[in-house]
Amino acid sequence: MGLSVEQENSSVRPSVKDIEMEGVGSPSKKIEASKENSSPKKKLGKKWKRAARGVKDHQIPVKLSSPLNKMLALSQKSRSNSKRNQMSPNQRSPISKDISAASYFTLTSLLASVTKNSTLIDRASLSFYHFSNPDRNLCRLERWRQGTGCRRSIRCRRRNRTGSKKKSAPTTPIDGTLSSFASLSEEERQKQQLQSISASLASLTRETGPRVVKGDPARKADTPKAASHDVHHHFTPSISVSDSSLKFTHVLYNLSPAELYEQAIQSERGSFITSSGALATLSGAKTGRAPRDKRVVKDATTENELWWGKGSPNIEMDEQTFLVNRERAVDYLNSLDKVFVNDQFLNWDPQNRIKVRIVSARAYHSLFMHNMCIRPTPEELENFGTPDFTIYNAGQFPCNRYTHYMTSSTSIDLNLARREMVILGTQYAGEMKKGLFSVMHYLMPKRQILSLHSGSNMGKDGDVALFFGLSGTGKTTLSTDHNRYLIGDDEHCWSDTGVSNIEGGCYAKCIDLSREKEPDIWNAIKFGTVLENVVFEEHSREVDYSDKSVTENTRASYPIEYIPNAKIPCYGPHPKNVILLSCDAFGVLPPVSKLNLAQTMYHFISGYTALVAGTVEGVKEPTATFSACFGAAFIMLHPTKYAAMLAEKMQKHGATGWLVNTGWSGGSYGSGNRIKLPYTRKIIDAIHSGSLLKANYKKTEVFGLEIPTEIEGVPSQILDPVNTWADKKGYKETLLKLGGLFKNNFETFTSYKIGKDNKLTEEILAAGPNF
Ligand SMILES: Nc1ncnc2c1ncn2[C@@H]1O[C@H](COP(=O)(O)OP(=O)(O)O)[C@@H](O)[C@H]1O
Ligand SMILES: C=C(OP(=O)(O)O)C(=O)O
Repeated sequence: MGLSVEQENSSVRPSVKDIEMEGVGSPSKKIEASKENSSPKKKLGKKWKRAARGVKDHQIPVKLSSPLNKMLALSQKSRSNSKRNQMSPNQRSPISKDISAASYFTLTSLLASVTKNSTLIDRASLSFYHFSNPDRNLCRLERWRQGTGCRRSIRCRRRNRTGSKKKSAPTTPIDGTLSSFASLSEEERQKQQLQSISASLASLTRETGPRVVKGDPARKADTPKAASHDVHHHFTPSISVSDSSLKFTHVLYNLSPAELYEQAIQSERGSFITSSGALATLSGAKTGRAPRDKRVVKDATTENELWWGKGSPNIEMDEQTFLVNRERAVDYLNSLDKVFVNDQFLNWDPQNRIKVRIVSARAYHSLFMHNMCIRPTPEELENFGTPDFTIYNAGQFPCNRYTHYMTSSTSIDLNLARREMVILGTQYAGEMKKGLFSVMHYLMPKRQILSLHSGSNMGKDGDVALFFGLSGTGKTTLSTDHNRYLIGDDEHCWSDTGVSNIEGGCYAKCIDLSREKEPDIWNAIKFGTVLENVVFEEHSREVDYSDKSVTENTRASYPIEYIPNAKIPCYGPHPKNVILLSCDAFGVLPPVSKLNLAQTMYHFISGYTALVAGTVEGVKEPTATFSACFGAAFIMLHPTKYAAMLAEKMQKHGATGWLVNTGWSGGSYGSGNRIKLPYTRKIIDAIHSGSLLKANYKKTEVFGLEIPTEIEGVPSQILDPVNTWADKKGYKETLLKLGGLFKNNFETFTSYKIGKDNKLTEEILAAGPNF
């Protein structure tokens, strides 16, 4: 029937020979296609496909104890002691001397190599922005040499970050305790902020950070001016001739969406403003996550704490290899003439907020994270201090596939001890969002908080619902409900005080998006929204949401307040309903079933769904998948640990479990049809209103699921899937096949104990298919 079945993120390691040549910048079919389409002079009415050319307790209780941080702490202490004694405040250099000794490539030498051998650069798969356009960079270099700079006549006021007048997006309330930053002078605060960024970008081998300076290099003319083009003066450089003296790392710190738009449009090919004001951009060769390229450092602690082995998403790497990749990413970022730094928060629960720093090379990535993480107020930013976790996104630059543990040119590396993540060889922005989610799946359970791969919304009476589900099952679509308050669409925490969103934005799928079917998402696609990999009409810039020619996984990332009835701050009370969304490509699961606690656990641990095409690289059609906790790709501990917490919380707060099939009906994928969204919405409405709890139920064969006989607005015959299949024999065979797959999959979990005694385990085992 054309359905394949696999365990998501099986620990089977891809062998080198399985891996296609997928270096960033290596010519792909898409790229070739885009070249053809990049000409504006195309057939009238034809769309302009722009495809890439060349392709969140308190803060973390434990302080970083890496040698680097110890070293930095010591150097900061001795620096402040000695300097305070020797220098007046205005004598102090904004950049400390001992962090200025880094030696990096200079822009000059890189540009020289570009001009000498552009094919070499192509093969090395360097950033298309910086290196595939040498003329532009040479122009800039020439202006730099001539001292004419690149000042633009912008009639806009410079942003005053300390000014109280500046309006900011809503954010988590400050809990009242300000860090020591609050007592610092503006100058010292700025200095420490730069030192913190420099420390983040420190090279491990040289143990120093680069010279960082805030602002866009293109707007500065800080080099000596030549008197005129035709008068030749001799100029002796006064700066010491070392790489670090020739090279500043220009930091574009927490830019606004408007500034990021300008950066993207000026510097990133494939960036355009669409008719609704969104920023359309391209993620390059990778248009979905690459779970097989994700690595987690296995050390003495994580070896015992994390889930390793069959079914686990955690593919190991050692500390040394992580450092190799980190160095590669940091060196790449420091070689650029500007990097973007976002300091933001995760988790709307003020007691459990995590400070994250994202260092990236693209305005697209910076705007994406601006939207997806919680945006600090100017005051919170002033007092941000040291991040709890840092992402180095050097996605334009590949990893070295000859490095141990690397099986492709893409690597997403997580080091929990260092609290760092490195991204090489993929520009798909979802990696950052979901990478941080993995971190929360590690940190939160340590505080007895359950991290959830779920959407969440709240009714007018304060009833909260959770929507668990893998990618494409409907978390975003169904949690975004005009009649309810949106808490969040994808990542949440369930603590002793209730549910909080981890993120500050939503990441909606756009394929076949329509104003009629999904008005709130449609209207959220406006100025500030990042639209990934969409196709639009050349002149009008109207997006064609039905066009899959770049990818099925077209996406919109927007701040949560773009949804009119968003619940801000994004937290709510304990959930009343826990809805497990499964997109059943076999077409045999009922559109809705009421679950008892053991059944809820059984289906939660199983995490059955069909992975729909797009989000994960290589999935071209719905593929039946078992993904524990409806998010095996992101969990870090054994699934039964999360399941035990869910059972305990559901019991304590009296939540009801539901299984909703948003997949196929009337046959499997290929013969049946996807259940109509309006019907699913009616089912969800009945769950929220409580009317479904009072309905009449009957039990299905094999899975033993309780299914309602009637729901207002839904044709009764579709409620029992057997009615929708013309081929009854085929239905029974498919039902048994799926039942068998569930049994097989659950075998790995049979020896695990859930709950204080083993009782729940036995009940859970009995809650599966019976035949
Ligand atoms: N019956 C249905 N229920 C939910 N979503 C559906 C249904 N039929 C089609 N869809 C489509 O499936 C996709 C679900 O994607 P999304 O809500 O982003 O999933 P998730 O947030 O879980 O990744 C949307 O494009 C939605 O329009
Ligand atoms: C971004 C992702 O999440 P979702 O598809 O659930 O939005 C993803 O899984 O890569």
